[in-house]
Amino acid sequence: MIKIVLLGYMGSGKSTIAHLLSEKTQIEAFDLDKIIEERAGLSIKNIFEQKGEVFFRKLENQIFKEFISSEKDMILSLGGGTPCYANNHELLNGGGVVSFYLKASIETLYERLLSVRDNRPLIAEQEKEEMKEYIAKHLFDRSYYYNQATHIVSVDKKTPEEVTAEISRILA
Ligand SMILES: Nc1ncnc2c1ncn2[C@@H]1O[C@H](COP(=O)(O)OP(=O)(O)O)[C@@H](O)[C@H]1O
Ligand SMILES: O=C(O)C1=C[C@@H](OP(=O)(O)O)[C@@H](O)[C@H](O)C1
Ligand SMILES: [Mg+2]
Repeated sequence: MIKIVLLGYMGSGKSTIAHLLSEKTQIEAFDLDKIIEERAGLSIKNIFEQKGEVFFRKLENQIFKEFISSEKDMILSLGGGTPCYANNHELLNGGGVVSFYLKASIETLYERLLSVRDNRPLIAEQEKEEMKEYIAKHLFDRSYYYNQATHIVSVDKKTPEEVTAEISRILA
């Protein structure tokens, strides 16, 4: 049984790479945020707005534990905050779990997130001028958890296909 877990900051490419890696390996991919949206019957944005972040983190922890402990092979892309709450980070290595931290620089994250932050409530309302500083501090706070991944893959200046190929090589 193998669980390939992708983690990293918002915009690092977890959801994109999970899909490409699934095509390449024929292992089914699941996106934790999508499962949360299906279970709640609400978008991530509406969960945060209507139920609050604590509700989201509890559901995220519950579904993460359910998927990581199932007997099924899978690629699982996490949300950016998943490893940083409850005891989720303790489940990133061993027992068939191999995790990859998709490590992106503040500059890369800032450029990407400017165009795709609408369904990302933690940054959707940030003033553009303050966003880089927010990402820098937030990433600093979270790095302790991200660095506990089994492997660290730098994604700066690489296409999604290049990142996918690098992960495939490590898995082989
Ligand atoms: N290696 C890459 N190079 C350029 N753009 C990328 C790369 N990986 C992802 N993206 C883009 O960055 C944005 C965020 O990707 P996404 O997979 O949703 O990240 P995450 O799930 O980590 O938040 C999307 O617009 C996606 O197309
Ligand atoms: O970093 C975070 O705390 C979050 C990241 C999001 O996922 P992506 O990293 O896929 O954007 C999503 O889970 C939610 O908006 C909270
Ligand atoms: Mg995602």
